[in-house]
Amino acid sequence: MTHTIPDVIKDGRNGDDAADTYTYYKRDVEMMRELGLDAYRFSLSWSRILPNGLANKVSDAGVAFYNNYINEMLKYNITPLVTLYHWDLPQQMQDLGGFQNPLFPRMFENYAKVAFKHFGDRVKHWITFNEPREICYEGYGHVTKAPRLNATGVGTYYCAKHLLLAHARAYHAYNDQFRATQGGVCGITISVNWFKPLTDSEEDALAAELKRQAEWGLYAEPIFSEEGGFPKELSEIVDRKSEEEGYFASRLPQFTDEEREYVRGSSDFFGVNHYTAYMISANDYKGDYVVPSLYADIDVGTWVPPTWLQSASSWLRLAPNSIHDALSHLNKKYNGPIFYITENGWSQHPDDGFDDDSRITYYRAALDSVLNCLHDGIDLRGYMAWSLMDNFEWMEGYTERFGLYEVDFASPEKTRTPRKSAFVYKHIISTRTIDPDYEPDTKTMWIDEGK
Ligand SMILES: C[C@H]1O[C@@H](Oc2ccc([N+](=O)[O-])cc2)[C@H](O)[C@@H](O)[C@H]1O
Repeated sequence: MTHTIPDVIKDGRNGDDAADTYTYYKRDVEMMRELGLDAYRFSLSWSRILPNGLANKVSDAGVAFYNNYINEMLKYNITPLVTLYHWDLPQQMQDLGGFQNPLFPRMFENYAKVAFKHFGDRVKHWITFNEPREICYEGYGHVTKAPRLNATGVGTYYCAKHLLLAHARAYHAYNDQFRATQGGVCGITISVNWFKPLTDSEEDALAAELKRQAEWGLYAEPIFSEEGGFPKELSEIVDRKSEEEGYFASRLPQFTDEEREYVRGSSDFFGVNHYTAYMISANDYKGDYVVPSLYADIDVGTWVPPTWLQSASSWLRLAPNSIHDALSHLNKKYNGPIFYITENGWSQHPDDGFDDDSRITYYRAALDSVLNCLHDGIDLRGYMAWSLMDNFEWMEGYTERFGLYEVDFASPEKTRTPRKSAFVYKHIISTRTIDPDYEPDTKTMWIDEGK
């Protein structure tokens, strides 16, 4: 997409080399050591390992690269958390319909097995998919992410069903064929922002619940709820509207009983990408929907207090204690699962420089909210900042920077330089305290001996 329709990327650029970890992975691991990280999450590129997407042809060079990268981390006792799919589908899989193809789950299972086979002796934490919502809603129900299919009223739902079956197939393959010898865990990462009723009214409470079901319940409920299957209220609305609109069957394709059981419970942990919160209203701030879609189905309004600190990303503001709000809710709803926060972070503009005080403010607030979760006994096993370094930020190109380290994309070696937030983050995780007055000496970064 970046090559065929570059105009849809904010700065018209692409991710062909981006931060180029393929070349500079040793520097990346050095940065992990500088920060004092004991775990790092990254994703595999399906097409780097299987160039045509199918499991019959494995790229030796691709496998060798990931072996080197994983081994370099392990050499310094950094635990790799590996995501199988973070939005980069092999072109041939997309040409076959991508997540709309009912055979997609089989193709994904085969890819997952190749990954388990080659890396599972050392990788013990697997994440099947990053952010089903962003894959299915933004890519198949809207035009805000590749492949920009916007399949009116059905794209998000077809994708959701196939993605969940694909996830479950990978999970069961791991369980049945690899877990006994490799001894790891396999889960999924879902983007869970917090959605709060705008007022105390019952209407707004229902609106917020519908929004939660649409944004993450659609993917979490089938896996983590006791009953399995898609969320009840959302299903009822889509069924009713589909009938009114003259469809012969609901636009939301339900699971068969067998499928529902197969997906239910298919995750050893709940990976959460959390960034922000929104206020939800039943009557105000609503969109104007002319064709069927997930958002037209729920038909609720969204508002954000302008007093919340704004990042460089339109969708990202600092919402007070929202990690705790979101995790407390999930913890209760899904009976205390194991959690990992697999992403959480803050963007700035490329020219904002190295004194990234708003990022520091965000991380201090976020980690405080993490401590509130631990204090409440939530089984939160890990926290991963997004991100170690600047990257190709999808449709925003290089116009939004999330890195603790700046990447100079124009330099021949993609030079990485720590921002002030990197020093503060290092201080927080090494001292396990959040000191609002800590002012780092940012002249030189260093590696603590013995780590
Ligand atoms: C910045 C990272 O965000 C992750 O994706 C998103 C995108 C949008 C929202 N949102 O709340 O609107 C949340 C998360 C993504 O996984 C990562 O690659 C980065 O883009």
